[in-house]
Amino acid sequence: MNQSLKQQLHRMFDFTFAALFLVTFVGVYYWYRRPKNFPPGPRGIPFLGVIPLFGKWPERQCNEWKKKYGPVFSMRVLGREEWIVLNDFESINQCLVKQSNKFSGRPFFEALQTLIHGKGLSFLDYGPLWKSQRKFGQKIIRGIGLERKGVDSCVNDEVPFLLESLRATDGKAFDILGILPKSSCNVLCSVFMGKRYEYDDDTLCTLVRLFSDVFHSSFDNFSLQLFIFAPKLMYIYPFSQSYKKLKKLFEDYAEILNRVIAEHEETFDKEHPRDFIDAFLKNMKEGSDKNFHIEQLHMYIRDIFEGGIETTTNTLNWSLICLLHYPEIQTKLREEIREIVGQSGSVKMSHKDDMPYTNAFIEENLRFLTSAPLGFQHKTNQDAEINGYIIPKGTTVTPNIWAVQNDPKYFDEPEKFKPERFIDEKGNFIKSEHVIPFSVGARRCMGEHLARMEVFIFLVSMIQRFEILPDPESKIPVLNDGINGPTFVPYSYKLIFQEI
Ligand code: HEM
Repeated sequence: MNQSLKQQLHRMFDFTFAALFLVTFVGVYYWYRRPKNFPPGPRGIPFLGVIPLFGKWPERQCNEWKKKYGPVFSMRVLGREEWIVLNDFESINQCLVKQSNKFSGRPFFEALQTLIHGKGLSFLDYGPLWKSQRKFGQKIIRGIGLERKGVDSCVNDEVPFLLESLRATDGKAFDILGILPKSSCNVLCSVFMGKRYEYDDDTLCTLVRLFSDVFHSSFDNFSLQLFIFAPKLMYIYPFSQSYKKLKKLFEDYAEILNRVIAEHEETFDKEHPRDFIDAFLKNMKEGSDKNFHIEQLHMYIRDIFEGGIETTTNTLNWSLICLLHYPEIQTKLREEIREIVGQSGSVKMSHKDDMPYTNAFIEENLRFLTSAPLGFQHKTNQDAEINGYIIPKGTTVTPNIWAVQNDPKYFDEPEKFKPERFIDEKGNFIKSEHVIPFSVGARRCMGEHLARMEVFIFLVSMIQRFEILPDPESKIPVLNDGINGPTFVPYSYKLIFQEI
């Protein structure tokens, strides 16, 4: 090789080396750079972020990171996107309640937005549209301006049908998911559509399938969780299959709602709105608010069903599993129920204040089996400050509800199921501000009142009339394991209802 060629190769090598060094330096700088005064936290694996580190329990992993980084930390979810996780009650309260005007936005979830087109309620960003729609929904849930029975009657009226279906199991082992979601769905149908359905009615069965089944498939539940962190996965096999399923659910739902709306139109009387749909149509026909239109009505009711069926069913289901694990608690509950309500009397919300142990059991259930462990994601709609850190506008913020409800600072031996923790020495029920399954602040669950009513009335009615027993042929699900996604759901099992 002559001298000049050697020199040329040398120069080329030097140049390549320098370019590589520069690219690596810029890459590392870019990778480590965070906004000024931003909370510290794990960056995870380049491009993949922390997702591969989550394992099955993202909320528990976040609780571990809290020990290293403090209650407010950031984590890189994909590429360079940073999320803020709030891991104790104080920081959640500081952000979602005290600065609710800054922390009540919603991030843009591509998988869902391709289907809901910025309509509904739960995924609306903070602003005038969300405010007016939320105000409207809250009024309806309280029964204001409607010519129909109150929400509590909608729950009470469903009880005989629930009990009848349980009776029909005739002391044989069965899957409670064949019944409970139908009861929960019917309560929502009564409040929002003004009608309930028989338990074998096709419409009811389809609605339950649409809003419940996806959470009970481990893979689909996992995919939905992944789409929140990594939306592009919805286009990639096998996750694209879950997205396709979701899309089909939307189409089936639209078909049912079109039919129900058409029935309302036929008998509509603007002077006498009977339910949510009538009240919505009235606003639509008056035309003073352009945000009341058919697509919005579809997506609003969809959000209600999505928010209300699975969560309430799940809470009741975990309660029943607790009763199987702790028969002595079941006996104690039944004693209190029979003393206050009687052996066959109808359960009323007015009984609740006289039933401290039942209240304590429900509260412990809501604490111990956090339905939505990482809550629902929020977004800052202005620059904000927390614990001396700056959170820029547009940042995704998630409350770790599981971490609060399992924090030894507030709960002695949080890993144990102990309803007594909510009873004082005089035997009174003491509610804890640290039990926050419905979240807190402006965006807290809109159905909390209805859900609490349903859980109390359904549960008490079931324990009053039936002894709830394990199926000797199947295993009772353990309390600290299940399908973990946007909601924490028990594995399928069977149980026995023995009439007493
Ligand atoms: C035990 C049952 C329930 C639990 C544990 C639960 C939990 C939650 C949670 C954690 C949120 C997110 C709050 C936030 O963004 O910080 C939420 C929102 C919501 N829930 Fe529930 N929920 C339950 C029942 C219901 C019911 C029965 C309804 C139907 C009326 C409902 C309707 C909604 C709606 C519409 C939202 C969105 C509110 C908004 O974005 O403004 N939920 N729920």
